[in-house]
Amino acid sequence: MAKLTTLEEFIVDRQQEFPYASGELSGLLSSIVLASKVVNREINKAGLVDITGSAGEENVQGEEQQKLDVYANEKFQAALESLGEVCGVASEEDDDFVAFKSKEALNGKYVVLTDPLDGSSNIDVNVSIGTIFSIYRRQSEPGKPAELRDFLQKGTEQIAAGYVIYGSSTMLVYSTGHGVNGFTLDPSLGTYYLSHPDLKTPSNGKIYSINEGNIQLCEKGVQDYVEKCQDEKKPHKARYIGSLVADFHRNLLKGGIYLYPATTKAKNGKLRLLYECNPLAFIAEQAGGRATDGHQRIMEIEPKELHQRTPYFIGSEQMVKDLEACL
Ligand SMILES: O=P(O)(O)OC[C@H]1O[C@](O)(COP(=O)(O)O)[C@@H](O)[C@@H]1O
Ligand SMILES: [Mg+2]
Ligand SMILES: [Mg+2]
Repeated sequence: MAKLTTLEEFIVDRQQEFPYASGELSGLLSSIVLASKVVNREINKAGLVDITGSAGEENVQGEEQQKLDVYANEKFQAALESLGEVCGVASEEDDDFVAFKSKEALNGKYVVLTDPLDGSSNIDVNVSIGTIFSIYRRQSEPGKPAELRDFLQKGTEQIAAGYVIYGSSTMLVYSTGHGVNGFTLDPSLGTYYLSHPDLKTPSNGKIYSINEGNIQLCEKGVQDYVEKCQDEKKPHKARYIGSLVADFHRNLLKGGIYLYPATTKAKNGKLRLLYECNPLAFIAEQAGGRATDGHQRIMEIEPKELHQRTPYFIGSEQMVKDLEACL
């Protein structure tokens, strides 16, 4: 059997692609890898340990925090803080960004935004969930605490982004702007191996993913597009897991479109621009796909707030273009 490439070997092999100081990217990714393994271990025994159910608090989104949301947030933050290259983090679970104060971290050149646990409504029912991350160079001066402007950068400024999917197997998929690669965790060795090299998404597909329970609240153009997907002459498959990472990952591999439009109840939709939409848009585009709010490229949106939401349409290029043509 051909020798499998570990994630660590792959990062070193591809270090020249990362325009900044050698070792910084591997350091950044290795801390995310470490935290993902710790979180994965808890998820795998979710029914046995006191990690399921509500944490009894609400986050800034007004959503009830799950224990695993809080646990994952702590683990990723601790791993990134201990690194010294990251001067601050922002996450779905924290009202405000966190500027690290240690001497090394003050000189850290990167900020990281995370959705520590994506698909929270699926935690207790053993359905795939994930973690999403987005990495930027800081804009503020090294040596001083991170500032809000370090986080409010357009998606086009991302230097790396990716996600971890905790499913039947655990995978980490990321890009530094030079293609997309997927790694599968061998739980017995605790090592990620390259399993999906140079991922490309089909330019067209047959899968559409939308919470149809909201369809009456969506604009006519979205209803028209969904009707097209239900055309008996060219039937598509409706697939909706309710975990963005899992729906995105399936559609990335098979070809498809994920839609979370604005509704009469949620004028800007549900998903968060900075730590859900931008990082997956980065991956989608690197794999040949497309991501828009229906009218503009997601990564061109100028962020104004840390937790701002946006309507979201992402997936195979032709399908997203067909959707846009309906709007
Ligand atoms: O239940 P709905 O309205 O269909 O929303 C499901 C969507 O909300 C999310 O759960 C939001 O993410 P979080 O779980 O990280 O809050 C997405 O993963 C998912 O695609
Ligand atoms: Mg999420
Ligand atoms: Mg979340």
